[in-house]
Amino acid sequence: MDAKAAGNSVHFYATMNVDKASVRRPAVSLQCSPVFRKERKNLQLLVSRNAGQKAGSRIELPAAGVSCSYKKFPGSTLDTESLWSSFDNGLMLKDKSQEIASFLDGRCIYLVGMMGSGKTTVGRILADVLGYCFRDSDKLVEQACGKSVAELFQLYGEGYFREKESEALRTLSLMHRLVVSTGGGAVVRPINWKYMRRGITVYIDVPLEALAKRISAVGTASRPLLHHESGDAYTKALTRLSTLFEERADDYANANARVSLENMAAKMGHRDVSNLTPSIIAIEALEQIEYYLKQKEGTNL
Ligand SMILES: Nc1ncnc2c1ncn2[C@@H]1O[C@H](COP(=O)(O)OP(=O)(O)O)[C@@H](O)[C@H]1O
Ligand SMILES: O=C(O)C1=C[C@@H](OP(=O)(O)O)[C@@H](O)[C@H](O)C1
Repeated sequence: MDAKAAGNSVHFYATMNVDKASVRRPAVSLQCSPVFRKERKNLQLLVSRNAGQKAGSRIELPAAGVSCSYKKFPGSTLDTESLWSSFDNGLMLKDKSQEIASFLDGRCIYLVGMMGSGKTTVGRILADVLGYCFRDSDKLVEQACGKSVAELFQLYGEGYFREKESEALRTLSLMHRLVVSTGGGAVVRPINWKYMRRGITVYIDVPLEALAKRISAVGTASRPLLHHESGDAYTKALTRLSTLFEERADDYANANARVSLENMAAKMGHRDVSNLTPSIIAIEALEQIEYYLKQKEGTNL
């Protein structure tokens, strides 16, 4: 059996021996959610099945031994179960976003959390499934000033950047239907909360060790606050992140909803958070937003 992604679907084809001739015919097609559609370019399916399939016999896909190489996650070979999980995740994202969309009523979602916590990565997925636009407050500052965040810190200092960050958040707070990835330090200024409170704030809570691992893998050039310590990249990042987190922990706790990767990993029986994909985290974010809307606002979802 082989498979081909096309349009909104993945089509599976069965090759059978009929009267000694090899016949390839469509077996089954699966509709894909928008999230999966977007990612399907990266999916290569290699489907192996025992030879000798009789013409007309029913094909049971889960038993077909589907193996996938998913280029977005280098080196990972997903088994059949994971293939279905990625379908499931796409469907769950779509379902959950549809459930809460009308109750959000166009309100913006502000993602807060430490540097590298996945605000941008998860934010893009959320915007996609909710039919919202995605905005990154750092990018807005960079566009307004014509300089990178690192240059702004270097040329004018952190205070100047924080002013510009507040201006960007004020501008964003006047808009609707946005998922906003905020800079990790946006939470320290009370005025920013005034702006973000016009929408729903979600804290992505990632263990510092995982953050240091991610950040040391991509480098600290674009994150000036992590650029000064001595030592190897991981230890430098972890030391600085720990200090910053101590200063900010209470501010992050102000968010309306919290997505704790540690709690998620524990619930799913994972030893650490490294198996939690951005899609799974986005689903949890939608769950937590729903919980907030139900509990805190008394919405009857
Ligand atoms: N769930 C995840 N698992 C592993 N790596 C992730 C995950 N989410 C994000 N990353 C990676 O971590 C880095 C920082 O993510 P990013 O979304 O830019 O964070 P932020 O916007 O909060 O600074 C990126 O290299 C990204 O690919
Ligand atoms: O934590 C912080 O103070 C900062 C986080 C950065 O954004 P990300 O959280 O997107 O990396 C950026 O705003 C700036 O480097 C300062």
